[in-house]
Amino acid sequence: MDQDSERARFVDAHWAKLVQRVQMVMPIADELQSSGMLEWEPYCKIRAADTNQEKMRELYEVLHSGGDEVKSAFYSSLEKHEPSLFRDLGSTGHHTHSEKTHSSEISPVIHKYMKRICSEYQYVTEYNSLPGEHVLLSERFTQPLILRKHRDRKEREEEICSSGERLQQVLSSRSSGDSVHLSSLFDPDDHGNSPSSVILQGNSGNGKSFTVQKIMMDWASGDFYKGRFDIVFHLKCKEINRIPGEKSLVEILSCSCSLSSHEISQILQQSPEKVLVVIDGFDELKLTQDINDMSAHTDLLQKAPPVDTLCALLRGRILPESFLLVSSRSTATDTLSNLLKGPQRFSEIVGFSEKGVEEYFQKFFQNEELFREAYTYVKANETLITACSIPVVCWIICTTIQERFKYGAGATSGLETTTSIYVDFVCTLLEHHCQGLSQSVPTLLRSLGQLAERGMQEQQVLLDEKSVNETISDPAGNPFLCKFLFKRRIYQETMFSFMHLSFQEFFTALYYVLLDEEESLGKLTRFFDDIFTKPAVVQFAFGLLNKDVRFTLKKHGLFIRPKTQADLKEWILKKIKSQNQGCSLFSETVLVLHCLYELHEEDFVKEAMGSWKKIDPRGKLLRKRNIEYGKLLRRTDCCALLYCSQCCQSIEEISNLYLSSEDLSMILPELHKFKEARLTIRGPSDSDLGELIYALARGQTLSSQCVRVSIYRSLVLSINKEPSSFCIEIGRHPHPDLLSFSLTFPHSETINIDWTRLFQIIIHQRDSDALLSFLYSFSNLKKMVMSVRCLTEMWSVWTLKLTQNCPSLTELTVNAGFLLEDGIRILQSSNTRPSCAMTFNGFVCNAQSICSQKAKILLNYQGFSIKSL
Ligand SMILES: Nc1ncnc2c1ncn2[C@@H]1O[C@H](COP(=O)(O)OP(=O)(O)OP(=O)(O)O)[C@@H](O)[C@H]1O
Repeated sequence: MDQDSERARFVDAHWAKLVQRVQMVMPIADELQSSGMLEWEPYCKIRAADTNQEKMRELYEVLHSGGDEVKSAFYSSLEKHEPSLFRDLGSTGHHTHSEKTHSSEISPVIHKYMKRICSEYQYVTEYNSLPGEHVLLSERFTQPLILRKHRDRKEREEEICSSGERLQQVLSSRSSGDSVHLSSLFDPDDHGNSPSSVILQGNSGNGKSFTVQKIMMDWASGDFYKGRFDIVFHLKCKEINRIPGEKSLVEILSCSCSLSSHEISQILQQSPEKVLVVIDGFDELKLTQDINDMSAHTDLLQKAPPVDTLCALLRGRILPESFLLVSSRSTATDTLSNLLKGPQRFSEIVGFSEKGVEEYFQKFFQNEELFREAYTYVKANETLITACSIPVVCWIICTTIQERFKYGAGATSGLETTTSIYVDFVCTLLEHHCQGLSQSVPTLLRSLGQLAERGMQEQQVLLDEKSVNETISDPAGNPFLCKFLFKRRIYQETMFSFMHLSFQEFFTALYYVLLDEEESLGKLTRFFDDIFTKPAVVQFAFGLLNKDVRFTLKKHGLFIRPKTQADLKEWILKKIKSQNQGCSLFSETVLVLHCLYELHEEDFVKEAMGSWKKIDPRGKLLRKRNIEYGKLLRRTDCCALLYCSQCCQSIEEISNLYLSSEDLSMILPELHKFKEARLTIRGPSDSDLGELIYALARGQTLSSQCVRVSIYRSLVLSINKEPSSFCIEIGRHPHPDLLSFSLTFPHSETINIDWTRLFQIIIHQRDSDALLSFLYSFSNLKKMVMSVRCLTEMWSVWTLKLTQNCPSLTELTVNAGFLLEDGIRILQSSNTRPSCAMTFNGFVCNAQSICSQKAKILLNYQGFSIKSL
């Protein structure tokens, strides 16, 4: 029997006892989840169960369906978390890696080392952790997307410029959907050859250190590299820089772990081919001299400056048989590669895939509802979801949203602006990912801005080495830049870029708002009015004016002059003015909304919205050319519109707004603020329409309101307030004969009406009798105007019944195309209640079906009269 089956039999045989006695169910479940053995849904069920026994029962379902492999993983976790229970039950006899190493001479030492690593590396201290606070690595770590491929110039450009869904497609095309798993970094290639050293490249904040911590943890837990590496050491370059004097490799290793020099030297000498040294942050290593001039000693115990000793290890002079995993930012990869022993393998942490982002959010919130709310909000914002591929951005976003939840607010209330997240990202890298900057923060950021602007003007995202060297004093030490080597004919070419186009846009905006007096206004407005301007730059510029954002920038010595703020605000008011004149594009209207949203300054937004006479995303220009017709607002645009509406008491008019049903529900609470609204809703349900009317009815603030809603272009709903008048125009499709009708009644009546039912009848049932019975239920219907194709006998009877059964009805007008003989005959022999009058307009048709005479029929309590017109 193999090991997995034997362990599975053990779990089955002892299940009853395990259910009773296992206390550490959650740590075990966490571990199974992070190793991919336990899906998120059953994991949540286990977490939600009240007692350990119930949790174990939930877990049983998973073990049962997962088979021997999952049971075997459970066995390993059990061994780790419940050692005494495990001993009581007696193990399978198959020994784990840590047990196996017990038997050799050095094993107790390594065993102790592994335990120490497990207890130390299982936790992470976050940037905002208070003293003594930490979270479990397993509650955060998410497998990033790791590619082994160098991409060419075109491919890189594509990655930098794409966002949202497109970026995901581009990345999966690079990896054919497969990411390299951490456990297979050293796996043999197609020719059966394994590398001696692996380069793990990644941008700042992409998770190199985090990944190294995970590798250490998994090795020490016996999950990775079982039997392949007896020992794994972890060296951090920034710590090596700080080690004083001269040190041998053994001494350097002992500085960074719990083993003594003696123990290390014994281990290294015994089986050097089973040693892996993980070296984190090569870019941070302070190389004081040319790598070729360093003394390349070969002795484990020979002392030299620590950096020289490390370089000797990297070159394979010391411990040539050992394996190396070295992480570095792209800015230092070429130097590393020149130094590193072969055969080398290149791998790159690209960041999180969309699935990775989702998984990260799930782990972070540990609550399905909060996770859904946060993830849905971020996913709707293309810029944010794209930035989330950088793991540290995920952390920033989740942390800020979680704080909102803590204070009882939803993810969308008082939202974070996109700019504020970008500013937090820049500050995080400056505070935690920069070692000894060679220049001041303002100088660094200004020079980045200048470089970014230059790229924007030349429409370049790949920036040549010369321009970079002209603007940036130490590109290699700059955490915001990436460096690429491309093949060009028989040469190599070096190019730089920002992490993503959106960062280039952000730095351009930062550069503009920081410009001094003379340059500022002209450059800003010239750039903003340029038709090729990227809207993102303009939005970021407004986001940078936000009070809290300015406060953060000020802490880093960056000041935005009041004049710049005033100029930008004036610019947006001018934009609104031109929108009022009806010459706007869809994209311009949306840009204004986003600028106001990013600014997030309630008083100004109120002022701006107050001056906006007509928000019309389909402007005059386009009506002619019919471009962008029917363009839907994206969810993120709706968020901006929602925020802008929240800031005001009332707004004049919104027109040509194309919404999905979900977007409608989002802006419904604010819709009553629009005095006039013309919306087209795609695919609303009957209850959506019901909700729409209730929401409008709730708005008591306005004296008059008109909302026109087109649904599938066949149902138009207009609503006026006090006395409330609801006009429903029905297109050809939903009803064969009834074209429209409008109902007038006191506003207070609106909430008593079952609107959902009314829409069901009109849209789906299309039954005139059902409509009639429904109208009877209106206790306060005052007026009704309806349009029919022909006044038939049926419609005459129908209208008479309505006047008889609705005692409050005083006026009924029927506009018919044609007044047929049969219909008129019924009216001639009828009359109405004393306080009710009926009017029928249309062309009278005679027995020969000639309909040439236009007439008006009046019917009241005195009887019938007809007047030719
Ligand atoms: N795989 C991951 N899973 C979950 N969170 C991650 C992951 N990778 C990174 N993070 C988050 O991003 C932060 C930054 O990651 P890390 O410090 O590892 O970046 P780095 O690549 O080493 O950056 P630098 O090059 O600047 O040193 C982490 O503190 C963590 O919050």
